[in-house]
Amino acid sequence: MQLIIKNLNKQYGNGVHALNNVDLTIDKGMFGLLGPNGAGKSSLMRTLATLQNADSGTATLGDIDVLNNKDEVRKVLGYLPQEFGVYPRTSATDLLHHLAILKGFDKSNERKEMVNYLLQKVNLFEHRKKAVSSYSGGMRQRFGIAQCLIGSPKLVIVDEPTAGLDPGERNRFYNILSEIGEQTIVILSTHIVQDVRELCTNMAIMDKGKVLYSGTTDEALLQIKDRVYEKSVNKDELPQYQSEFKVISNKLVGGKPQIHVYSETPLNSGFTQAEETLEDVFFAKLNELV
Ligand SMILES: Nc1ncnc2c1ncn2[C@@H]1O[C@H](COP(=O)(O)OP(=O)(O)OP(=O)(O)O)[C@@H](O)[C@H]1O
Repeated sequence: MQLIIKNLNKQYGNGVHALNNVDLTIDKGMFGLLGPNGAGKSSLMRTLATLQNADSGTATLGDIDVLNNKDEVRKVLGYLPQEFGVYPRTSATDLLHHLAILKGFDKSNERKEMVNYLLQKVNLFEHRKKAVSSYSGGMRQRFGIAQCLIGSPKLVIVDEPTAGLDPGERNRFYNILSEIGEQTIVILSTHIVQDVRELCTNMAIMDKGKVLYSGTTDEALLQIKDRVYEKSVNKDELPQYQSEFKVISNKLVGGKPQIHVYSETPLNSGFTQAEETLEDVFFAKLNELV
């Protein structure tokens, strides 16, 4: 099954063009949608999750018309929104039962089996009787995944899921997601490059409503291969470097700015060639250097 998005457009009342002719083809597996704040990721995710309408364009999931056949999409969709809203004082087990009933699982034996399976899958079985409102951030996100998976969805959308998770929880979350990605289409929307690097073979980079790159992570890296140089500089030299070179990014390393520069010809004068990273591709695309 494929998700095919063509010429998708969305302009809000305030004039912001949040989706600008978005074209994407997404296969089974983990797909990373990378973009800075305001890029349009949530607008795209909400549209695919049938929560808002696009102005024009098409999206099809297998033979389902996503934009016009919302009920059919909802039957095969798992969605973990950026903000899950209020967490009730209900136990995880009871809440999953409740959500499963809403999704039409009315046979209590089957439902019980599914709820227990999901709790085990996200490593919350031993905490199943605790109120979801008492869960830590990571446990909440894992609960979010469990509710996403009710009814074996064919399309799973997770919007910025790892923000605020500590490294241990993030790893646990990654493992669960990549297991899901073996069977279904999973779209992971994030501004965290590491999420995409670790989990996804296919990805897109979005900014200001436009898709700047779509393809494999490896092909993305090839676009800047052997053309990234780095150098530690003084803070007051930064503007000069920025005007003379194609600066991809600058960040502090040990309190001193380290710049990454894109160059098609070898650079001397203190620059050393750096191994290109997905973060370099991300910033090079955002800064329109490649
Ligand atoms: N309901 C809305 N009304 C008006 N403008 C909106 C609305 N929702 C989003 N926007 C604007 O549309 C643009 C895209 O926002 P969106 O939330 O889709 O981006 P994002 O990539 O998900 O960013 P973030 O990571 O900050 O959520 C932004 O400029 C945002 O301010």
